[in-house]
Amino acid sequence: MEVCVCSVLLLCVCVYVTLQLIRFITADADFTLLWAAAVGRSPEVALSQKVVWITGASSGIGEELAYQLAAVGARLVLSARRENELHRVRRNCLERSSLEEKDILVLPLDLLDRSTHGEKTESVLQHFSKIDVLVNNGGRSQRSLCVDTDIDVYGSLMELNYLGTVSVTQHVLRHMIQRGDGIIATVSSIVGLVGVPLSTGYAASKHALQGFFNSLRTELTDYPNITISTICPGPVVSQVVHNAFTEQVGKPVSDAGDQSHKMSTERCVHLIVAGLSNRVKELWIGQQPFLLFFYLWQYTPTFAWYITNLLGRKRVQNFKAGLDADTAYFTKPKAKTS
Ligand SMILES: NC(=O)c1ccc[n+]([C@@H]2O[C@H](COP(=O)([O-])OP(=O)(O)OC[C@H]3O[C@@H](n4cnc5c(N)ncnc54)[C@H](O)[C@@H]3O)[C@@H](O)[C@H]2O)c1
Repeated sequence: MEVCVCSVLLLCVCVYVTLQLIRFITADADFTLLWAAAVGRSPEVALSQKVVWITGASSGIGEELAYQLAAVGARLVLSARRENELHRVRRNCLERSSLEEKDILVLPLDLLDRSTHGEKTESVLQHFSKIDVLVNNGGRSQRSLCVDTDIDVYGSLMELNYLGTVSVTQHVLRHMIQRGDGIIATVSSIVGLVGVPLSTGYAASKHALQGFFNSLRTELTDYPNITISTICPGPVVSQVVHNAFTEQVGKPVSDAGDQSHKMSTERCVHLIVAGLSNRVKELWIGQQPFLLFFYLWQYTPTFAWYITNLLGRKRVQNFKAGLDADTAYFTKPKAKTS
């Protein structure tokens, strides 16, 4: 009888471990975020009628964020540099939601032009009287080897990804402190937490954001209703590689490569919206093996270095050979077209 009970217990443990393993292997976000998405507050309840300001709303993650937030009834401020693209996104939002024209403000903004960020914040407050959520999403990546990269590229990455974001955050934070409420969510990256080759300046700018917002979060403990959230996606389909910095400021990426192996923009944004709705403080988002990477870097850094060096070497070799560095881990490398 005792042997029988032990066998059943052992079987239960094995089934449980196997299920958890399958769950982990198929997961595309950290468990807190998956939990929030599965059983947390629904976006319709948490975000309907909230005023959400999105920077970098003209393409990729920011554009999709506008669509999914409009669909749940959030009122929007759409910012990026290209006004015509923002109007296109606005039209699509109106078509896909029950929002009215007055519910979506198009607000052209250059993250590099810090002297305008105060008056832009005032424009939002004049239109909506409040800002519930700021999503710092605008930014650019990098594809170049450190030794070949002009120092100005490093400066530009910090000016845009780090200082531009800090500047908008400061203006909005003053308003949120007055209200005692709000969410400041920033799209960092997996490279805000780990290192990868060909992106030394980009990773540095995202690490800077992580340090800034982790410190700001602890500075705001007297304001428990202000949430600082950092969003760390792995590779996601967007224009990010196409728009990346190269060795020189102004030199475009010659071939953005194949995006098809990356996480869909819709899925990534679905998880971001779940995180915003439940005020999750740090979001890890990525298909495997990238999700595994987050855990390895967090819990077993020595092993993580070993794996990163193996993959990194391959990535650098492919880049130097003129092959598509990004898809090389997963598919047969494609030769650059030009
Ligand atoms: N796509 C990915 O694989 C991925 C992974 C991790 C993090 N991210 C981050 O996600 C964010 C969004 O990027 P994406 O992937 O949607 O790329 P994207 O290139 O499609 O979008 C970037 C957005 O930022 C805007 N932008 C660029 N420079 C700007 C400036 N000077 N002023 C105002 N806006 C500016 C662009 O106009 C665009 O709207 C970025 O911060 C990026 O670093 C992307």
